[in-house]
Amino acid sequence: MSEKRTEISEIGEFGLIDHLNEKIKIRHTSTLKGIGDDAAVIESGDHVKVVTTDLLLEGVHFDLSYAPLTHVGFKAVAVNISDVAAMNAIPKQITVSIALSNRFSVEAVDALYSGINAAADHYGVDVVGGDTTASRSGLVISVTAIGEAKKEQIAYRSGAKENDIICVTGDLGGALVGLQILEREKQVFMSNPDMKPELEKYQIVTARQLRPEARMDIIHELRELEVIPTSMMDISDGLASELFHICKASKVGVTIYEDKLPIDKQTYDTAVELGLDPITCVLNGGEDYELLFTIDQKDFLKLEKHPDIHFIGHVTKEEDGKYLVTKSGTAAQLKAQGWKHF
Ligand SMILES: Nc1ncnc2c1ncn2[C@@H]1O[C@H](COP(=O)(O)OP(=O)(O)OP(=O)(O)O)[C@@H](O)[C@H]1O
Ligand SMILES: Cc1ncc(C[n+]2csc(CCOP(=O)(O)O)c2C)c(N)n1
Ligand SMILES: [Mg+2]
Repeated sequence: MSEKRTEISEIGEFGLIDHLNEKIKIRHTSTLKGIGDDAAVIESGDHVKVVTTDLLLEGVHFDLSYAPLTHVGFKAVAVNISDVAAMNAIPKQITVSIALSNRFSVEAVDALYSGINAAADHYGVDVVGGDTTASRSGLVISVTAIGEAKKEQIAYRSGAKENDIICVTGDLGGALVGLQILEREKQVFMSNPDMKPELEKYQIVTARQLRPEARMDIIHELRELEVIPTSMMDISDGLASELFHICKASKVGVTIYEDKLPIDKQTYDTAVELGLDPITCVLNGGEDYELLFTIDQKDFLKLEKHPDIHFIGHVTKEEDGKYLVTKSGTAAQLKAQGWKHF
């Protein structure tokens, strides 16, 4: 009899994480939150520390034929800072681990680190360690970020309540559309190396893909306005998929409105040019690294006039389900069709 073999694709990335978590035991009362949020939360004196790690692999997360190494370095840091922001914490330190094949020179590693150091400067964090090894399969970068907050400031995925308002920062879909443009220009170049890529027209969307920004500005503004989100996470896999995580963790439902979804004009026009539905890009495009959060209605007036926070819907009872109200007024069931690793 052959042993049972289950393909990872049968349970998916999140199914696999849940499966692993079943056998993981928490031993310390200082571990306030383990697996299941954007970062772990650890008690540390009168504050808490948050700890998060994200891995970037050549061929999966970036393609060096169009992503400059300095941008890859910046992005590796920014995506981790984004997870610290998603806990409503302030980042303080990072560690950086790299695996390099013999294709990389000292100058190439310097280029990567110019981006890492620029991001450390930009987000005000110290690079305090890491690891360096050989790789047999291209460049691998793993960053761990550590942040701080007061215990009561931490925003978990699990705190959304019925009637809370659902907020999204910035605009969505740009990183996916930018990726499609970069891939298109790569194909054109590969079929005819004399062709120069035409990228000037697409600078906003390609920048969204190559050099994303973590929304620490919003975290500082929320503190000034004395607003603590009832729940929060960052948008790395796509808005719809992230809403499903908030619903599952908070045991709630959501209703969002198509006409409230934020999309940039260049993202919209480029999506149409590529034959993509702009709303699908907003709902399912990954890597925008904007913040998705919920607020109590009492805090609405404090944020109402903010130019970069959009109110896209409200939290409902779990049994009311997850719905998108289209421009024509019909309620369609929301589907989580974000980025899939498996
Ligand atoms: N292999 C693993 N072992 C233990 N915990 C894991 C593992 N992979 C992920 N996790 C944990 O599972 C939770 C969800 O991880 P996930 O990567 O989806 O979140 P995220 O970091 O917000 O997303 P992204 O990687 O897109 O930024 C986190 O708490 C994370 O630390
Ligand atoms: C070359 C190349 N191919 C595909 C993509 C798209 N992509 C990769 S990972 C991811 C989601 C977040 O991943 P994670 O959850 O691991 O942080 C997305 C949308 C890309 N950026 N570059
Ligand atoms: Mg996250």
